[in-house]
Amino acid sequence: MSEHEVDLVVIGTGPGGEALATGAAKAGLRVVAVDKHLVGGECPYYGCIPTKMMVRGSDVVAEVRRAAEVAGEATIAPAWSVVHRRIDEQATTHWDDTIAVDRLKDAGATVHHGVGRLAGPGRVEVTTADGEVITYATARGVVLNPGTRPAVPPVEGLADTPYWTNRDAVQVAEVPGSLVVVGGGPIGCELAQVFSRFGVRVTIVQHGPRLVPADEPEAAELLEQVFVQEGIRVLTGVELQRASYADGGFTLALDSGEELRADKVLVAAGRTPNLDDLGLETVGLDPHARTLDVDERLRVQDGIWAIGDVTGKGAFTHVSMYQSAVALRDVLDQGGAPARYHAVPHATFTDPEIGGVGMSEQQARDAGLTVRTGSTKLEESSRGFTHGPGGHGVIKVVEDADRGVLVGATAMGPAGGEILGFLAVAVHAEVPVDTLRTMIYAYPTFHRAIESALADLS
Ligand SMILES: Cc1cc2nc3c(=O)[nH]c(=O)nc-3n(C[C@H](O)[C@H](O)[C@H](O)COP(=O)(O)OP(=O)(O)OC[C@H]3O[C@@H](n4cnc5c(N)ncnc54)[C@H](O)[C@@H]3O)c2cc1C
Ligand SMILES: NC(=O)c1ccc[n+]([C@@H]2O[C@H](COP(=O)([O-])OP(=O)(O)OC[C@H]3O[C@@H](n4cnc5c(N)ncnc54)[C@H](O)[C@@H]3O)[C@@H](O)[C@H]2O)c1
Repeated sequence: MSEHEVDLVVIGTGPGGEALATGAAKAGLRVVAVDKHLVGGECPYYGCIPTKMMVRGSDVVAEVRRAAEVAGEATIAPAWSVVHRRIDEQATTHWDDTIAVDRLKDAGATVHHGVGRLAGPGRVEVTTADGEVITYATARGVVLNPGTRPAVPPVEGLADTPYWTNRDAVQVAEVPGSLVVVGGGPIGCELAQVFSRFGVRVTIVQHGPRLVPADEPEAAELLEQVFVQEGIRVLTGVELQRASYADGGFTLALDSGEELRADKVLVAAGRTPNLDDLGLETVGLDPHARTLDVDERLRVQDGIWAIGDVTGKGAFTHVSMYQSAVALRDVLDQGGAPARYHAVPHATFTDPEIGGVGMSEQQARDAGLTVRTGSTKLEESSRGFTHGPGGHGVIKVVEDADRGVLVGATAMGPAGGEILGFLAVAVHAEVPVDTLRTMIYAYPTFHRAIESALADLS
């Protein structure tokens, strides 16, 4: 047991924690960064990056299959080994964080692989991978960036089966014959489509009434149509009641009475915050909370900042990074703009992609705004029409009619996440709808459909 004085300890190095520790160390603070697994967190090793390599592969497969309708015969023999190799070698360097650790050390930080826990105000106890316990007393404080882990629904028998989570799904070397995906959120939908396009018989079991419930219903409806056309079985409004595993296969009993059988089951039913083993009780905070309340500078209390998924402001890498920059300025007493969340964007990388920013129509109504909405189908635009197969999509805008500004928008279609950029600026900068209407929209682009959605506002 040893004790040291430093300026700052960062517990958990997700994308935001890694960036903050790097910035603080470069600014001259004595920084300790602790991660119980890999420096960089979920995004580079098990989340955004490997899954987007999977999506890239599955999009190529789909485009080749569309070739006959627009350019001539082409064939592809989808090979998962190619995707697996890219993830293994290029994305994750065999799930090894040496490069990230060295980068952080080069910036001047001390890096531990181990578990960090608060041990009273300003104090952190680190239990390193080899069992050593080191206590740090901090002059500035502690940044918490512990992220989340997959939630496992309380379904009888499920915990005793060898189900996959996203961590297993990104590491598979061979695809199974059949897969049941439990959960129709972003993880479930992205991965269901990927595996389906690589020849897996996929069934999605979603207990809510529709897929991607955080997105607009129009987007969910179109996504379900596309999935069904591609051969994915989508079961909504059903509850999984029992799960078992025997002789290399899963059996899943649904409340509808149906029994599903599959080679593999992927649980993508939400996330559990890593707040339960962080020593929160030693500083008067609730270790059973789902989120940590933060102010506009990401402070939880004097000398404690929290960033990333555990703040409940949007479980996205870009939110973690944004908060990291705001919190770092606060740690360094540099002031600057406080955090605002009125224009949080997201892109779900299904095909078609779903880009969303700000409020959904329902959220705007629940907030008591005078709401007007406008929408248009992408395939009815010139670009959607000329694009042909794969050109389906929808643009929807949500206006606060009293202020004449957009408070939310959806761009679904090919490159929906890119078209979203335009709408994110409009919502972020509160550009008057009248100004958006006087712009010239290049013909024939996908983003030109935004003009039609604005014309439809009523
Ligand atoms: C399959 C999947 C796909 C995704 N795709 C996207 C995407 O396309 N775009 C996007 O923006 N977001 C995506 N996300 C979400 C994104 O990964 C997270 O929002 C992002 O990683 C930010 O999380 P975070 O900063 O809160 O921490 P995390 O990345 O979760 O990292 C937290 C770190 O803290 C460590 N830790 C936890 N507790 C302790 C402790 N007590 N001591 C020491 N270390 C600890 C963990 O080991 C981990 O390394 C995806 C997520 C998943 C699962
Ligand atoms: N492209 C992206 O930005 C991206 C991609 C993947 C994940 N993420 C982030 O990661 C977070 C977690 O993703 P997620 O998809 O696991 O979580 P989620 O909470 O967004 O979705 C989980 C889904 O599972 C369903 N569900 C819950 N319990 C169930 C049960 N017992 N049976 C059937 N369905 C059940 C829920 O209704 C929900 O639709 C997302 O909210 C998102 O912020 C982002």
